[in-house]
Amino acid sequence: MRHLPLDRGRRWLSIARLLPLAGRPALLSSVLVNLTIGLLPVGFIVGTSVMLTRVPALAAVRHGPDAWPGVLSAFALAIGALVLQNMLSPLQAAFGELVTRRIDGHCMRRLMTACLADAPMTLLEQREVIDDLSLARQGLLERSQTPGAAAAGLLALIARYVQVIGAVILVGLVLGPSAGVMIGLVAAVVRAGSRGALTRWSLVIRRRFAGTQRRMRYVLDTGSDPAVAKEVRVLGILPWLRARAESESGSFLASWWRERRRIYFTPFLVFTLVALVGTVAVLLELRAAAGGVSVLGLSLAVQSILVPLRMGTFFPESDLQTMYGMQAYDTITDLEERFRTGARRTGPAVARTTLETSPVQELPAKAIRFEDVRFRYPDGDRDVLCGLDLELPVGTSTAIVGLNGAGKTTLIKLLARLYEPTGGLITVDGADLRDIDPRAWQRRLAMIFQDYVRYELDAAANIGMGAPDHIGDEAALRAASEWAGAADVLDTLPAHLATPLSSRYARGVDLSGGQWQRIALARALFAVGAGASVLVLDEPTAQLDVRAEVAFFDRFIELTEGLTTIVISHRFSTVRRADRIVVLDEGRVAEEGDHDELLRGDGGYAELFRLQAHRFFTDGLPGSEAMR
Ligand SMILES: Nc1ncnc2c1ncn2[C@@H]1O[C@H](COP(=O)(O)OP(=O)(O)OP(=O)(O)O)[C@@H](O)[C@H]1O
Repeated sequence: MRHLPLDRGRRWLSIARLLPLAGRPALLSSVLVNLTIGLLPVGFIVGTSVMLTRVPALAAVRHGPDAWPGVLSAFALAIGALVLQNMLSPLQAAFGELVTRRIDGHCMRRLMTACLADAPMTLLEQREVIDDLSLARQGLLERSQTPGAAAAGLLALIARYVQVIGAVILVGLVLGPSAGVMIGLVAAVVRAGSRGALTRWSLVIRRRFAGTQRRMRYVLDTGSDPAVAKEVRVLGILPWLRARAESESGSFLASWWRERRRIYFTPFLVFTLVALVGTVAVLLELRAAAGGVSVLGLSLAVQSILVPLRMGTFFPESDLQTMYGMQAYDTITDLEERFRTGARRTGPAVARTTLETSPVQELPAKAIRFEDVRFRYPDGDRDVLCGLDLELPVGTSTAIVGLNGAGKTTLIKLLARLYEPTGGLITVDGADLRDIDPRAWQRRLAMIFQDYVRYELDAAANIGMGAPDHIGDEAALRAASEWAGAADVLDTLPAHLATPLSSRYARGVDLSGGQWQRIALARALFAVGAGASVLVLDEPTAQLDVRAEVAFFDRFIELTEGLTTIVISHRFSTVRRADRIVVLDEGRVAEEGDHDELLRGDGGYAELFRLQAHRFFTDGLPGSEAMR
């Protein structure tokens, strides 16, 4: 964490640079309101001081009534300043909110682009990056800690500083420049003290308490999450959770108090002393000058001398916002930088050269080939793929089987260019895959991963995400759900395609695992309908019941005609219908052929097939026919 003075200046500047994003009208209105709010207390001081000088005239018997207008106008100035200040406060908040929302919208879009488009997958899986992403998300979601809130807090400081400048000018005019400078210094010292303590505190919170806070929040979330209520009740772990929550918050609070005393107490004493000394010095100057200063001057000076002392208090409209909002913005810019550097290092975000063969939208026309491909995850201690050779001819279906950890999912991640091979080559129609624009290539793929995303959106969006450009095509959405066997799922939904797939929303519905899987299949098939020609399904039927699985594969040949299909599955009933089955073992192709050839070969495939078939037959499960 950076906290050198120069760096602090840079951070303030980076927040100030966000201000134009709020739009000129909102920005100018906010500046104007804050300027006025800063000037009004000065008006109040002037009004009350003038009133004080005119009040004695009221007591004069002969001219008393004549003095009323003068007193009343000064009174009106003072009261008017006070009332206007109160009336402008809601406007200050409203413009602040507008500035906050617009800037946060911009930052949110930047974070999404950085994370979902630019970041190499290798970085997105690093613990440190995951932590920072969660901090950045939290920073954008927690109302007073966002970069936008920091920008609005920065504008709110105008009011505070204008007020102090007004007081410095008044004191300077009455008691001379040195007195003005002195109270200006008092204001600066007191502010530096309170703000400095806040900065140190925020660093401690972030560095020292991050782990404790995360643990505490986790225990509290777990204790109040309906999703875990089932298991918590059945296992009877509520007393344990309660005790854990108490001990976590107890130890957090103990160290919290210790640190707070250390950071706030001693500096508070020092800065209060400095402020007192400075104020007393100006008061002494005032006393010395008292004989030669008018009542008006004395009143202006006495009131103004007190203004800097207010700088020692916490500014609720600005301090936390600027402090934590700046940190949130820093986290976002750090992540952007890290993703940019990572993308430069781990592989091209764009094609290395312009492909001179067929346009990407016609690929692949012949074959995809893995040639001696090696791959190791950045934090891995061994190669996951160790010289893999594999050809996927266009228009054929290939099933990939293998034990857990054999490298099946890794292989399709490389095909999708989520990672780049650490050795060897992947080619499409003979061209190096790295020479093809990744985004354009990814649009050629219709893919569902084992851990596909269950979007808390309506069914139409969940299916339409396969090809977002066509998301409004209802006929295509329905066709994809028919193909995937998800039509009956949609029929049971209260608002069909428009039903939110989460009970956390009004009229929303939670789906079972198998129903979700059909929606995910529909998503992939929707992408096919929109033009993708390589269909990749990672464990597409793991959660389907046997009947649904058999029904899906009965349609599979028809569905996938003309497509290049890759299916990863542990279910032999699923893979046996593929044109070719590839057995992966420790990152290499161990066997390949069609189902009958592999059975005849009597290798690992045949052994695993018999093992699974035997279990089905002996358990007498429905659908065992499908195994024969
Ligand atoms: N992001 C990652 N970072 C580091 N190692 C990983 C990562 N993802 C997978 N691995 C490792 O790579 C190896 C292959 O994983 P992969 O997911 O490709 O296997 P798989 O054959 O698909 O397994 P399964 O059948 O269990 O899905 C495993 O040892 C796994 O621990």
